[in-house]
Amino acid sequence: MNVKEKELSAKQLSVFYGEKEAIKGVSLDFEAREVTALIGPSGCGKSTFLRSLNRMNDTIGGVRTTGEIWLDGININDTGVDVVLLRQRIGMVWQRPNPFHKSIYENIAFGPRYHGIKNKKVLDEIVEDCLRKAALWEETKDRLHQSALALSGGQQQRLCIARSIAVKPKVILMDEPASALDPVSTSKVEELIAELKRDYCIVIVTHNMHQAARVSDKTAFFYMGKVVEFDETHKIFTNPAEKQTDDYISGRFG
Ligand SMILES: Nc1ncnc2c1ncn2[C@@H]1O[C@H](COP(=O)(O)OP(=O)(O)OP(=O)(O)O)[C@@H](O)[C@H]1O
Repeated sequence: MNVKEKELSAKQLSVFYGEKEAIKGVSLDFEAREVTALIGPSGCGKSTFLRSLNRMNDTIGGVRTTGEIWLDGININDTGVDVVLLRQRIGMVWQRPNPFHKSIYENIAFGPRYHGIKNKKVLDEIVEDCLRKAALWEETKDRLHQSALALSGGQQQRLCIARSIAVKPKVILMDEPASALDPVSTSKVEELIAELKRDYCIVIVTHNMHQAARVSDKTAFFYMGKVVEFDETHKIFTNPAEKQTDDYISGRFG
């Protein structure tokens, strides 16, 4: 049996940009080996919430966060938490592919090397393993030392996903990872998400409700900085409990 366990927990999380409260006391649990989609109209706080899960909001001036986020028995919002190690445990894939201006090989090897792996044979194995998991090995095995920037946008995004798993995270956060891609690349990224959820807890922001319905197990509907409804994805899309959710998924606003 696939035993589910809570991987990451946000408790009463609020995020302020100056005086503006963009996230208002949100509590959500994310389980291992599941994909959770965050949906909602533009400006409702999905990306702000996602970025708070590995403290990427720390990099934005004037942001204040209250509440707790628990991973492995640690509240990651505590002072003294090493954010570099935290982002090894909770990786991030952005909307636009952002490979390093380095070779395909170096894009993957950089993180493990930074975290102490120096042995070339081990690094070679990690590079191959991650590229295989990202379904990119066949396309890149003969050009590993060429620039990652020569790859197509879809390949670059799969490389960024491969890069995120190279440091063995527990959680992968994805902010609209396919919205800049063509339909074929989008479906490859969606297939990849389905593969990766065997090993990781994945949280994905998407504007595309068909995508949320296809890739996620659970869905949280955000509206004006709060979670209106959080449930199994098929329930949210077929029989939501809240009228606001129903109005949004049926296109009556947003
Ligand atoms: N850097 C920032 N400084 C000030 N306000 C911000 C900043 N980033 C976001 N906001 C505000 O916080 C609120 C939530 O924005 P956020 O980008 O998280 O929403 P979203 O649901 O992800 O939107 P979208 O779907 O359009 O990407 C919005 O009112 C936005 O204007």
